[in-house]
Amino acid sequence: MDRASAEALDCDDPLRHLRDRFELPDGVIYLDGNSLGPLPRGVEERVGRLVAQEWRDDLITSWNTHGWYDLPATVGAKLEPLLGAAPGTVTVGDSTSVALFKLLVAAARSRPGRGVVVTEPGNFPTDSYVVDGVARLLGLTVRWWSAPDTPDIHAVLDDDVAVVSLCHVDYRLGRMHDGATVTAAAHTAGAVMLWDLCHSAGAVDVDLAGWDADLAVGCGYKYLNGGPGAPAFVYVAPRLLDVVDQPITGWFGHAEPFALERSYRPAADVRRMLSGTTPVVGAAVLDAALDAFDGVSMVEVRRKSLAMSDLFLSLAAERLAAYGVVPEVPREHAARGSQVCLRLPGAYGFVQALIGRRVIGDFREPDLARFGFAPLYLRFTDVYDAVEHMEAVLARREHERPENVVRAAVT
Ligand SMILES: Cc1ncc(COP(=O)(O)O)c(C=O)c1O
Ligand SMILES: Nc1c(O)cccc1C(=O)C[C@H](N)C(=O)O
Repeated sequence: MDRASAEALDCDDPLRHLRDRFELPDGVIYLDGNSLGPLPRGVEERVGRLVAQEWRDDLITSWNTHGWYDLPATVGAKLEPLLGAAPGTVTVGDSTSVALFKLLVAAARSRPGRGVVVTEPGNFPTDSYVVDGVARLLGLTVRWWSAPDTPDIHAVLDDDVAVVSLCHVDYRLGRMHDGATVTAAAHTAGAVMLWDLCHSAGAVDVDLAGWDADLAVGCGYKYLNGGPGAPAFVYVAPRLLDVVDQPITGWFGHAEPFALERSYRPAADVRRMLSGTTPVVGAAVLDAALDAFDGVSMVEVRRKSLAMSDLFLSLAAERLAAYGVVPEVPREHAARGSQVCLRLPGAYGFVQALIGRRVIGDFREPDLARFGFAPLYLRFTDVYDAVEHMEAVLARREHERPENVVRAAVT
């Protein structure tokens, strides 16, 4: 594979025009959009308008006149097609961790008499921490299921399982669950299925309605490009919208917040998942950012994502394997998300040396260099050039230089 072949793939890429929807710094190859997406065009103008007109000039009237009150629904409606979700099933607010807490409690409450939550040890840690916290709060037991060790989830399901809570794509290994099969297994056992879509939303053609999923959460700031600390999204299946019973019963989830009633009455729709005041700045940024997905087919996005990780894997085999680099991701498309980790000694220094060359990925403990492939703005030539830099770093042992092995607080 030479660079001309990567150029040919770019020429044939039906999504190549989407790169212009982003403000990418010159000379940077950004392979970390699976952690923090880059700045979409239009966001800066939207923030300027929000601050200078809506907040400064129009003050509190903006809740009505500039749609602040409706932002969770406005943003939810933009997310629904990306998630294969029916209209009126998605809202935004809170962080993913808090949203996860609310959904886990709601799920457990809907299965009284059942005492087990099934989850995975390979979760992003916050998912495991929140499951542990909810289990402690409600007196549940956590049953750990490791898909690599026990591929068939039926082995850990029985009629004591209230909730199955899983990350659709593993944040390190890039392994992806089959959403429909796992959801069906949970349902056969009578359990609620809760998906964390942080590493899927915006990169994988998620199909929540087709899977028959019950509940889902996900980050706004990864492949959705909603900016640092963007609000999380929450999905509730249509059949659960008027029964889901979440624990943080704040006024924004009330049927009529401005009736200011003494007692809580949940909204009849997905708004009941809200708790406190919408984080308007973050939600407005996410709203503007999602315009980058306007008219974009998630099937095309998924096709390009897999083509990019295929290209990366074949270049890594050709040019990096000799240095002891082992890619960590399933080779089968159906089990692969939109990222690839490389396992190698000195992975931290490797990532730092690459950042020094303006190729940005991230390091994940204990020995993984992680690279995300975001189809909206990455080119096949970026993948090719990134591997060329990787080979140069290894050949020159840049990853072992003292300046590259000093750990920063955020990796
Ligand atoms: C799978 C997963 N869940 C949750 C989070 C983060 O949650 P929060 O938005 O609460 O920081 C991340 C990454 O930060 C993640 O990878
Ligand atoms: N949420 C993050 C943050 O606030 C700072 C730095 C990184 C992150 C991340 O998103 C980590 C990410 N969930 C991961 O998959 O590793």
